[in-house]
Amino acid sequence: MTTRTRDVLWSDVEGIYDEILHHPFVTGLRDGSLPHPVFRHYIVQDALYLRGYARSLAACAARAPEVDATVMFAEHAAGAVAAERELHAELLGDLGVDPDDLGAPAPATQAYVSYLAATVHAGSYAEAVAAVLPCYWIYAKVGEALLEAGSPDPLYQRWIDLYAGEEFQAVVDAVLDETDRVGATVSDTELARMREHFTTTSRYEWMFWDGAYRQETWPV
Ligand SMILES: Cc1ncc(CO)c(N)n1
Repeated sequence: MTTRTRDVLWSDVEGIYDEILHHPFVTGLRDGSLPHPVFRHYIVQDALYLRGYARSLAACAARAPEVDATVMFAEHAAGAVAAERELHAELLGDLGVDPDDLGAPAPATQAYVSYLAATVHAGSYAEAVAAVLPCYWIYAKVGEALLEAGSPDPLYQRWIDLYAGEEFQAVVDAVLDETDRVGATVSDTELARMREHFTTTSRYEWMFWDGAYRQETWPV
């Protein structure tokens, strides 16, 4: 039996995923103990993140060798902007933030978005896919894990429903299929690069939650 690329990639980040599930930001979403100002910081940063993420997905679309993958990533790029506009505008309103005045990206946001942009433009298409995959896959997994228990806070439950929803899970499945397809064509060297990018952006997923939890701003 041939090993799927998704399984190779995931085996590298099981420890990181475990740290994410046990991070106080994520456990706080689940038990409702997460303070609203912390969630507000996160949603503002995520709105800023989604703009950069959309640009990286559009680059994946442009670089895909098969037109089906171009369509898929282009739709996801548009979807990321739509998510930012609709859901975030809604949640931001409830949290008392003006969506037209989000301020500047915090360190983790800037670092994550910059790494994605650098990789999708300077790496191969396979590397680009591996770099963007944790954004999809980790959110789908976290959404699923949180859905089991649910949150007592309706605001957090809305967030959980978005990422645990069937629509988002179907999007993630399509990207996992593309990952396996492209992963089956790469050399050992390129697979090693895919694994590095996948691990790095999985770390950025942890750092994004951690930065939000600490409401991190630029030290100088
Ligand atoms: C930081 C981050 N990663 C992934 C997603 C899911 O698209 C998101 N909204 N934010």
